[in-house]
Amino acid sequence: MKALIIGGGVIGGGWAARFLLNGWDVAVHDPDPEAERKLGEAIGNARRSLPGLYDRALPPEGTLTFEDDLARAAKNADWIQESVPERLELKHKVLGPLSENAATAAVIGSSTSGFKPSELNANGARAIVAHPFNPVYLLPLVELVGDADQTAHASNLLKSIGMFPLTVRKEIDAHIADRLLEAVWRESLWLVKDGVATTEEIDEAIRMGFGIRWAQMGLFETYRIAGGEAGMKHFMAQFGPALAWPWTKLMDVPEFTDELVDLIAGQSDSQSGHLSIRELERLRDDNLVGMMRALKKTGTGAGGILVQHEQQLPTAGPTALPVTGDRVIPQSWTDYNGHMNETHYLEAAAAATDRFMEMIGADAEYIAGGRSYFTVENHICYLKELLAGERLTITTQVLKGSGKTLHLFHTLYGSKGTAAATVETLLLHVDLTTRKTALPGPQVQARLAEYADAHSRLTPPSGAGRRVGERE
Ligand SMILES: NC(=O)C1=CN([C@@H]2O[C@H](COP(=O)(O)OP(=O)(O)OC[C@H]3O[C@@H](n4cnc5c(N)ncnc54)[C@H](O)[C@@H]3O)[C@@H](O)[C@H]2O)C=CC1
Ligand SMILES: C[N+](C)(C)CC(=O)CC(=O)[O-]
Repeated sequence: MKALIIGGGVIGGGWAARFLLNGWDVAVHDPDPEAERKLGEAIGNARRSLPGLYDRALPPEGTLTFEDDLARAAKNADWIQESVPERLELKHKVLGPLSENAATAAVIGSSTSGFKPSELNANGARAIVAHPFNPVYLLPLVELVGDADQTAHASNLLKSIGMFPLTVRKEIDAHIADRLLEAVWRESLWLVKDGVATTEEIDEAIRMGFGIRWAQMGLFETYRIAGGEAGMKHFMAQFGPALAWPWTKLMDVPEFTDELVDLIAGQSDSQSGHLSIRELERLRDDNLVGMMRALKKTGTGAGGILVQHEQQLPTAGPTALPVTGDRVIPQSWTDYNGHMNETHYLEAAAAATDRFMEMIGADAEYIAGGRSYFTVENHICYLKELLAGERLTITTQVLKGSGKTLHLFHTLYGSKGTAAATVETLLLHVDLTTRKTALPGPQVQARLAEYADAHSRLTPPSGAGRRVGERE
């Protein structure tokens, strides 16, 4: 699949990275002589963060090209994303020729933060709004506004690159999310202008409290809980009267004077000026990956989107031993020594055990039926360093798979294909009601026996049954 990005700045760069790292070929058109450098840095940031969201490898990266001839590039693209500055006359200038040259089936999306499709298409273009969130390569939300057939087609493509399309029911200035953000932005400008709070104090007020809540339950679900056992009705009864109190200055916008700009920019410099924008981006990205990986455990919010996308990602082809892990090492797995911390070797191996259990039919449904395996022993041998961003592949050999016993030998390979660790794991099958060992169900026994039989004919892995001690 091919994407064409018009305008490779903050948002266009994020789109380019999102498509590329999901295996699309990407062409970029941007007259800025610095565009290639800036885009390279944005893609670099995406490479160090996006793959770390997943416990499976993303498809091989697509190719990146720069394109001067807009008409030619438009003809070949499956998705064209306009991300030029937020000026309507500029959007018109770009969207007209794109609409004339694009294939009928191609999506023409505009990243506009506030313009409606009727405004974008006033001169006969056929764009839809596809409004993303920064950083586009990590945050899943894309607000879609416009023609129903085109937004439905766009929605399917966005899901295939791990995004969450939210189709807005009717066009409105600034769609849904930017109306909310604009409200907070306006209030914040007032609070700084009136000397009530500094930019740093406002950021603390968000990130120490409701900002964390919003990432997992949003506004309404959070307030439902805040109503106590009586829920939303009680919440509204208690806080409804506040609507009539002077709690907001929403439509009363502070005058956008040089003085206000200097005040805010000055405070922002003293708050965050000790870090470059790229350093801030990397800090933000590492935090986002950590938070989204946490949400993945419960399948909540953006974590649910990761779970769904991960299920669509290709699994490795057949090898003599089953591949039970294939992923990229996230930044958050590294420690003060600059390499993957010892605990995460076990985390990766435990995920490989889970995958092998699925392969023999001891999957979520089987476990919900009251049976599972418990690990009773692990032995890890650390052979080579593993680094963040490196691809990690795991194969699993069955040493014993009969009766209540499941004895596995995982080998963890780094990017160069050399063994970086082995993890030998002994598990026993249990009845989850009695919490005592029990025989597996007949289907699990049969599938496990097939693996055990095939693997018994392979060379036993060196290091199996090894005691703790220095290697010879
Ligand atoms: N920055 C943000 O937080 C977000 C911005 N958006 C929207 O994305 C769009 C782009 O915004 P940013 O990326 O922030 O702006 P930006 O200023 O970072 O990037 C705009 C890019 O467009 C290029 N450009 C200018 N004229 C062009 C033309 N005729 N053809 C091709 N490229 C051209 C510029 O050289 C620049 O690289 C805007 O519509 C904005 O509202 C959407 C979501 C978030
Ligand atoms: C400030 N903004 C209106 C350009 C913000 C957006 O459109 C979305 C975002 O990423 O915050």
